[in-house]
Amino acid sequence: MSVAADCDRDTLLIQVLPRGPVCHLGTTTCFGDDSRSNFSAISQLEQTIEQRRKAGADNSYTAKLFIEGRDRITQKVGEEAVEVLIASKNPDDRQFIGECTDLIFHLTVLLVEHGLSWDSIYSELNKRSK
Ligand SMILES: N=c1c2ncn([C@@H]3O[C@H](COP(=O)(O)OP(=O)(O)OP(=O)(O)O)[C@@H](O)[C@H]3O)c2ncn1[C@@H]1O[C@H](COP(=O)(O)O)[C@@H](O)[C@H]1O
Repeated sequence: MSVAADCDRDTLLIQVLPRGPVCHLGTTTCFGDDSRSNFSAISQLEQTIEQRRKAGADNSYTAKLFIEGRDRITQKVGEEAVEVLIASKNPDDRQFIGECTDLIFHLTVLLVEHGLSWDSIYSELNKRSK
């Protein structure tokens, strides 16, 4: 997502959003901590959603959404957005977080349906960053 040179220009710092494991041992870091970063959780979800789209598995909610088509996915994003709005009116953080997560899941399905990914969103956010 960014490349920067150090003061004497002999080292590059390259910051990226990994798609899956980055260590040759299959872990998400080379430093012993196998917990996923927040970004890689979304990246992992995106990959699973893409796999479900291709597989068209019968028992997958995601695959069913793709079969039902873009209008249905768009409708679900709208419904989930309204559920976020309603949950935001209540003091229950767990409910609110659950509805936000549902919205992000369906939004990710819609991005994939458009042939896009969160990379486009990250780029746009970076462009807007002040
Ligand atoms: N993160 C999610 C996720 N978040 C929410 N949902 C589903 O989104 C739906 C939310 O819709 P509603 O609240 O409107 O409830 P509903 O009545 O079941 O929905 P409708 O009948 O109205 O469509 C529920 O069925 C949830 O299970 C999700 N379904 C799947 N995932 C992930 O997607 C990946 C693929 O999952 P499968 O498609 O199940 O294989 C896996 O990594 C899952 O963890």
